[in-house]
Amino acid sequence: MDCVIKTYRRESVLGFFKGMSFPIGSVAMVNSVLFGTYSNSLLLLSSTSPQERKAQPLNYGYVFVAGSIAGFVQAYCLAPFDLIKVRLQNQTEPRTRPGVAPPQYRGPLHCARSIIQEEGPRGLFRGAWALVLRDTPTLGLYFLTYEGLSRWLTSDSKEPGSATMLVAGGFAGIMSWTIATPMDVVKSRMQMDGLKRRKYRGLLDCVISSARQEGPGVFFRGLTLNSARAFPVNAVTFFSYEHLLRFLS
Ligand SMILES: C[N+](C)(C)CCCC[C@H](N)C(=O)O
Repeated sequence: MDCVIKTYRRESVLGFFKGMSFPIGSVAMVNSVLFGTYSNSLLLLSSTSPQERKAQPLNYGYVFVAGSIAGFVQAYCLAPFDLIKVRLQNQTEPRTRPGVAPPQYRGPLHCARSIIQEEGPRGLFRGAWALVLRDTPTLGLYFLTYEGLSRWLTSDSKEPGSATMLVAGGFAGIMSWTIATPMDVVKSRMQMDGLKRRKYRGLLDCVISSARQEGPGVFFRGLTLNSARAFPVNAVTFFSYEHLLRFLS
């Protein structure tokens, strides 16, 4: 609540939409890579189409492996967009106030250009390893939770209904964010590192010094808010995916 109140007071309601333009532009591409890689990996592993899979018992090992492969691939697509989003969201200086230094980045494109000038093109992938470690297992769990729950909520050899897609998708989002939050905290800190002076010598140093200075609870910061948003976001994501897949195939 303190964060919400201070953000509103210092940056008005616009403060809550900071850094949004890049994720909006990238989320369609990132989800396309995520769900496309998942579906095709599962097709390769189980050599059954989505329709055939509904009628057969599901190999949950294949689901987890296919989801993890998708998580690994999408993390690299996501990395530059996520870095720019985190850098813009952490600019808490008010936009224009006399006597106060303006924010470092004027917007997403200026942010991208500054990072490339200061750190080279590889700078856009700062924190990518943390993103890969965060997303690879947790997206395996994401699809496993969805497939398991939707199977459990649907009577045999029937297609999951819309309510099942929404409920199973929502809980898949919460489950994956609960496991991902500790690495998400580390990922964001690594992405903010290098902005002024380098604070961490690497990913492990970031984990150890964060725990030492702020206690183990630091790795679950933002989990409540993340879960509150994860249910509706992922309920709609799986609902749309399933219906589009049926409509298109
Ligand atoms: C793997 N991790 C938990 C990070 C994300 C899983 C859900 C991703 C979804 N697009 C969302 O924004 O919630």
